[in-house]
Amino acid sequence: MIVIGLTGSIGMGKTTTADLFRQAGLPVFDADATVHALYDGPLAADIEAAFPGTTREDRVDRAKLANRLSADSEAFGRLEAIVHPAVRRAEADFLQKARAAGAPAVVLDIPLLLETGRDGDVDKVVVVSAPADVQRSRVLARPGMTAEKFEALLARQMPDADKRARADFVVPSGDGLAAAEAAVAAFLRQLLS
Ligand SMILES: CC(C)(COP(=O)(O)OP(=O)(O)OC[C@H]1O[C@@H](n2cnc3c(N)ncnc32)[C@H](O)[C@@H]1O)[C@@H](O)C(=O)NCCC(=O)NCCS
Ligand SMILES: Nc1ncnc2c1ncn2[C@@H]1O[C@H](COP(=O)(O)OP(=O)(O)OP(=O)(O)O)[C@@H](O)[C@H]1O
Repeated sequence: MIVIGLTGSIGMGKTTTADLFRQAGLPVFDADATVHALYDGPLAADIEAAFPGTTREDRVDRAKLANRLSADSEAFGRLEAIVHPAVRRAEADFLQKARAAGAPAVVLDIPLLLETGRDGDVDKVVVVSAPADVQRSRVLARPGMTAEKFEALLARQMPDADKRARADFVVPSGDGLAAAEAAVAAFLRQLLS
């Protein structure tokens, strides 16, 4: 089974590109969605213990947690130590099921794939990229997002140019959906032929 690692910095278009792989029939593991599901129950108590006041009714309030992180960047490390092992367990479960189902290829959509050295665990690295001004305006258009939160997240990410340099394939997301779709189709043709 070929394991494709899909990554890209915040707002670059990972989720949209992951959908294109899904439409092409590949199973996709979504690390961000896994974090959201863990915050809606399984990890809430651990997060409340580490960051008091950031949960409500047994769910993590992501806006509160993000505010806390942008005020104290050291907190990121403590949070990641709680979250990442749980995400890795969900990923291992996904891979086991996909193997058992005989999938020829799968996609792991992992924002921090390169930052955490996980590129060694995948067969191909696909990076989604758009110009920095497009990225910034996309992210700042999100409800509740501020320049401060955006900068705090960006500061923990490898620069886009370094990501592109490490990619086996780059999907552009600043030229519209049709261009991204064509890029994914070309990549899959090459990979699965
Ligand atoms: C900071 C939090 C509260 C913001 O929540 P929010 O709902 O606004 O965003 P979401 O979780 O959908 O993430 C959006 C994007 O932020 C960036 N991002 C998230 N966490 C991190 C991190 N630890 N380091 C760098 N960038 C990050 C990624 O580009 C990601 O795609 C949340 O992202 C979080 O708890 N992050 C820690 C867990 C983590 O490391 N997740 C990354 C994937 S495993
Ligand atoms: N190929 C594309 N053409 C046009 N717009 C795009 C394309 N890809 C993504 N977008 C737009 O860019 C925005 C961010 O995309 P998306 O949510 O997929 O990014 P992301 O990398 O998953 O973000 P995050 O890192 O915050 O999770 C969305 O509004 C989406 O519609």
